[in-house]
Amino acid sequence: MSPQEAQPLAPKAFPVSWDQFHRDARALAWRLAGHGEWKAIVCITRGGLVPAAIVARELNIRIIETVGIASYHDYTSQGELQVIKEVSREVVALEGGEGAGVLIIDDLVDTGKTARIVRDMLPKAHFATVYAKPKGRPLVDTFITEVSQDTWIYFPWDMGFAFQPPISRQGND
Ligand SMILES: O=P(O)(O)OC[C@H]1O[C@H](OP(=O)(O)OP(=O)(O)O)[C@H](O)[C@@H]1O
Ligand SMILES: Nc1nc2[nH]cnc2c(=O)[nH]1
Ligand SMILES: [Mg+2]
Repeated sequence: MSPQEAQPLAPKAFPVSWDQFHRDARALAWRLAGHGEWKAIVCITRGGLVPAAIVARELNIRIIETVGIASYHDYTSQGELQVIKEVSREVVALEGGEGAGVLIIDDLVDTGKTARIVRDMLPKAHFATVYAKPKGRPLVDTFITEVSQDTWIYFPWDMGFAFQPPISRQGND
């Protein structure tokens, strides 16, 4: 189901272009560069894959691990969180364990439920997202842009070009 067909979870829309996303993810890398050397990235799939690639390139991080968590269905509701793939033992054991020296990356934090699960897996890791909403913000160590809780962020990989009717025709049908 597309977000247009579905009843969206939040009334306000925050569409993000590829250019904007690249700029924001690079800004995140600049901010993280001041924190010393990271041994590895753990990205939360799938949304964390794109920002993780950009941050890894900027900070020259070569060990990239994934943790798979899913909870949102058809862009309309958050169901039970499912851990689809755990973090590998090798990455958990780096630098003495518990995620020390590890950078966790996701595209956004909303309610914070996804972040809570991954933080519990790697309590000493640094948690970074590109976007944050107020409820999830306390769980994030570093982020770039905050949007209100009643905003839905539309990522470039979820969108395509579409015809826009002229303003004069909108609401007149
Ligand atoms: O703070 P929360 O309320 O837990 O929501 C944030 C999570 O929701 C989205 O993932 P989603 O579960 O939609 O899966 P996806 O990354 O595969 O799109 C997003 O990428 C975050 O991981
Ligand atoms: N694309 C997208 N996924 C989400 N998952 C939780 N909140 C959001 C959001 O605002 N946008
Ligand atoms: Mg996700």
